[in-house]
Amino acid sequence: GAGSVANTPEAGDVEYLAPVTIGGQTVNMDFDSGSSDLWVFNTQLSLNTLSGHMAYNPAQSSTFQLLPGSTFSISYGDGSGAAGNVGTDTVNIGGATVTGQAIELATDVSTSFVTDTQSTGLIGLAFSKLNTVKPVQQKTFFDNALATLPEPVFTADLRHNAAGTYEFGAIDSTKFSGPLAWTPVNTTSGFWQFTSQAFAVGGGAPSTSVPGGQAIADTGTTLMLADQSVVDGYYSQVQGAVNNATVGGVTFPCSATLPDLQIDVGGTMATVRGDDINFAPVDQTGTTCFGGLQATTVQPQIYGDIFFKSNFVAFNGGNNSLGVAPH
Ligand SMILES: O=C(CNCCc1c[nH]c2ccccc12)Nc1scc(-c2ccccc2)c1C(=O)NCc1ccccc1
Repeated sequence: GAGSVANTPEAGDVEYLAPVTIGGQTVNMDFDSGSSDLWVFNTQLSLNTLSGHMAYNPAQSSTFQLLPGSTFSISYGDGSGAAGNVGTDTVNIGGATVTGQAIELATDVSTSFVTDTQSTGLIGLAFSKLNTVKPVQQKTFFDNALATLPEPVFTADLRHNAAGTYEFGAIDSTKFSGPLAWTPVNTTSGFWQFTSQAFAVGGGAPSTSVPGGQAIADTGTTLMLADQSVVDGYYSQVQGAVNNATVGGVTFPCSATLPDLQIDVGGTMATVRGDDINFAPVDQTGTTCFGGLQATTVQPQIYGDIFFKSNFVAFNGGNNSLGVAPH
């Protein structure tokens, strides 16, 4: 059946956590459409590492089974990562249930995850071809659930500093306005990847030549990481915007009025509200603010939580497409 859970932004909207029940144990996890491993803090980790975290205890689950000899190791673009061994258990997300889901039990986690005590791990929702389990690659929760969901979809409704929703198996049209604009997804990269070749600032004339012209929908990345041409074009319209090497990105006066950004999603222009591009102050005085739109040299571009705060997104695993609408 379908499943629906509330998600909650961590302070500063840096990540969005929602409850997942694994073998009868409910833990808060980071739903991540930009990776494909479900890994958890668990009782194999040292008490120091576990300090402050919830932990999954496989010994307490009557449905846990070890996958002997299976291991995982994942690293992310910010240098963080996790590694460990693997078992299976029953996973229930708001009513959507999968038995025999691969549960990756971290025995080693990087510092940024250790200090992030509200998160018990990540649940990967990109395509299973990116899963890192060896010797036998495992499927994501969504992949395993597809056949049993009323509709082969999951949706992300992320909000600034407010509760939102992750839903599996149904599209709740009360969560967005107007029709969903659907675009085909190129699954070759293993990401929810689509064409994004144009942008406009504050309703101005669109530019139509973004190098590479590809982007992914990534709930696991906090910011919107776009081509330099998009970043330059956008911040040229923001008084006082500078590339601030000290803090590692574009900053501007917190008093600045930020224009909306229109960005191409498979041929339809989606809007990212200017307010959502004012990410956070970089200093105690709240004078200088850090942009939610930053440059990346990696391809494809990464449309993270900043994009989702202005746009409801439906991920269709039946026909590999993305539906986007303002919310
Ligand atoms: O990995 C994911 C989604 N899971 C993130 C899990 C996670 C990683 N630290 C976390 C910390 C807290 C919670 C979740 C996570 N998305 C993708 S696709 C391509 C890249 C990439 C590849 C090369 C270079 C750059 C990006 C990333 C990436 O590294 N994003 C994270 C990030 C984070 C900071 C800055 C840039 C990119």
